[in-house]
Amino acid sequence: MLKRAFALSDQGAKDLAKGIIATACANLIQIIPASLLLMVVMMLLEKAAGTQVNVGRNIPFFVGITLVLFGMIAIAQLVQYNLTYTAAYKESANRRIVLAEKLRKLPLSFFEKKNLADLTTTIMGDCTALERTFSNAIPQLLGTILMFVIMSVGLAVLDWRMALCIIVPVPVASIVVVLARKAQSKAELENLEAKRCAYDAVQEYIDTIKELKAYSKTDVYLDELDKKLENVIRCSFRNELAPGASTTAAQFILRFGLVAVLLIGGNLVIEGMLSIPMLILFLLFAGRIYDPFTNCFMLLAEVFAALVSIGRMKQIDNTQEQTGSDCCNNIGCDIEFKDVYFSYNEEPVLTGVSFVAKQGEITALVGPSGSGKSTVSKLAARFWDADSGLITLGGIDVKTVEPEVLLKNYAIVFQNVTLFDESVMENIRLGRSGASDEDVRAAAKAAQCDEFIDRLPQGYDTNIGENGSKLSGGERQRISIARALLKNAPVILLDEATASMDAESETMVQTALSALLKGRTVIVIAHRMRTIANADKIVVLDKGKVTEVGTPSELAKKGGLYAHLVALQQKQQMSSLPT
Ligand SMILES: Nc1ncnc2c1ncn2[C@@H]1O[C@H](COP(=O)(O)OP(=O)(O)OP(=O)(O)O)[C@@H](O)[C@H]1O
Repeated sequence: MLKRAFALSDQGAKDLAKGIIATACANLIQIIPASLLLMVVMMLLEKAAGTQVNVGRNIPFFVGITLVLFGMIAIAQLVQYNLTYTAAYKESANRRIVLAEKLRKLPLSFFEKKNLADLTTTIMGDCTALERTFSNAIPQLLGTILMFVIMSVGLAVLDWRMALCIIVPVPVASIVVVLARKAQSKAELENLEAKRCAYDAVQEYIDTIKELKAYSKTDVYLDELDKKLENVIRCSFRNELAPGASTTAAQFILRFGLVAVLLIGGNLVIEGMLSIPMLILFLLFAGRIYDPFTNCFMLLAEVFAALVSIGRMKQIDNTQEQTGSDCCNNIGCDIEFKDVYFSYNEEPVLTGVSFVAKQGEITALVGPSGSGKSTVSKLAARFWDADSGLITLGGIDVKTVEPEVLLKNYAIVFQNVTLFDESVMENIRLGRSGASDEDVRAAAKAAQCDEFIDRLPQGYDTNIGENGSKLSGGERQRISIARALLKNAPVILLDEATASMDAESETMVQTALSALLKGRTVIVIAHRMRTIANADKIVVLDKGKVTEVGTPSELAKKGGLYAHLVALQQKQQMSSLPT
C-alpha cells in the first residue's frame, strides 16, 4: 500500500514501514519520563498525606532509571534516524535514476507535451520534496498515529471517560486539516506552475539574450519576467496560507481538548470518581499525545504537498514506453514506407506516404517547407510511431524493435546540431564510445574538420563550450557529420546536414561523404537542389503526400514540383550574381 500510495520502490516501501515502526517506538519511549514524573508526584502526595514514603531512599532508583531512559531514547532516535533519513535519501536518489531511465524509454511525443523546466522540476524539485517527506513527515505522521492507537487503548483501560476526552479532539482536528486539502492541493499546483513558468522564462531569457539585444527587446522581456517572478511570490504566499490556516484551527481544537480534559477530569475528581494522581496522569498523557500531533498537522500539509509531486512523478511512470524486441533481424537495410499516416497532436502531417529508400542508394526528400520531410526521417528512426501504415527496415517493422536497438543501425545528422561542453575529441567520440583517437581523427578528416581543429588552441583537446558555442555553425555541423561517420552505421539520415556550410565546404564534405555513403541506405533532406543533384532517387513531398518519385533527370523532364523548385533556385542564383 505504501508503495502504491507514494510511488516507492519495493525497498523504499520496506524501509518506510520500518521507519514508521521506529518512530512509533521512539514516541512511546518518550512517554516513560511522564510516567516516571507521575510516580514521583504520587510519592510526594503520599508523603504530604502523611504516609511513610521515603522519597530520598528512592533517589538512586530514579537516577538509574533516568540514565537507562536516556540511553533508550538515544538508541531509539538513532535507529529511527538511520531507518528514515538514510532510507529516504537512498530512495530519492533511486527515484531520480528510475525517472531518468524512464525518460530514456519514452517517445519524443512525450517531450513535446512537457517542457524542459517541468521535467527538471520533477526530477530535482519533486524528488527533493519526496526526500523531505519520507525522511521526516511520513514516518513522524504514521508513527504518531500508531503511538496514538496504542496509547488510546492503554488510557481506555485506565479510565474510558478520560480516554474519550483525550481521544475525540484528535480526529476532529485531523478532519479540519484533511478537509482543507483540496484548497491546499490547488494552491500547491498553482505554485508549482508559477515556478515552472518562471524557470522557463529565465531559461528562455538566457538562451535568447543575443536576439533580445539585437532587437532591443531586453526591457520588454525583463518586464514580463518580473511579472512571472512576482506571480511566484503571490502563489508561494497563497501556498503557505492554505495549510497555515487549517493547521492553526487544528491546533486550537487540541488546546480545547486539553481544557476539556482538565474540566471534565476536575469534575470527576470532585465527584470522587477519579483520583488526583490519575487526573495528573491524564493531563500529562494528553500533553504527550497532543504535542506530536501539533507537529503532525504541519507535516500533514507537507505530505499533501508531496502528494502533488508524487502525482507528477506517477504521470511520468504511467506514460507508455516505446517497447520492442531486443534484436533486429533485418535482412538488408532498405527502408520502406507503406501508406503511412502521422499527426502531431491530432494535426495530420503525413497522409498515406509510400516510398522505398534502397540500400546502396541516396534517396533525397524534397518539398516545400513544412511538407513533412523531417517528419519522414524521424519516423524512419522511430523517434515517433506512425499512426497507421508500415515502416520497415530490411523487412522488419520498426515498431517491433526496441528504439535503442533499432538506432544502432542509424547515423543521423540533424539540422540543429547538439554538441556537449567537452573537447572536440570527446564530442566526435560520442558517435562510437570506445573508438580510438586514430578512428576519431580519421572521421574528423573525412568530414573536413581537421583544417579548423588544427587551428584551435589545444587541437582535438580544445573544449568547445556549451553546445559548441566557440565554433561557427558550419564547424559545428562538420563535427556532427564526423560523429555520424565514426558511428559507421548502415543507414544514414542527413537532415539539412550541410545547410550551414559555404559552397566550398559543402563541396568538400560532399566529396568525402559520397565515398563513405557507398553501400549504405542514405536519406538526405536538403533545400539546396544542387546538394541532391547526385541522388539516385528523389521523393517529392507536398502537404504530407508523395507527389513525385524518380531520378533527378526524370523529374526534371516531368516538369512537376521538383522541376519547378530547381528552376526557382536557378533563377535566384542568377539574380544574385553580380552583373
Ligand atoms: N514537434 C512538432 N510538433 C508539432 N508540429 C510539428 C512538429 N514538428 C513539425 N511539426 C509540423 O509538422 C509539419 C511538417 O514539419 P517537418 O519539419 O516535417 O517539415 P519539413 O518539410 O521538414 O520542413 P522544413 O523544410 O521547413 O524543415 C509542419 O507543419 C510543422 O509545423
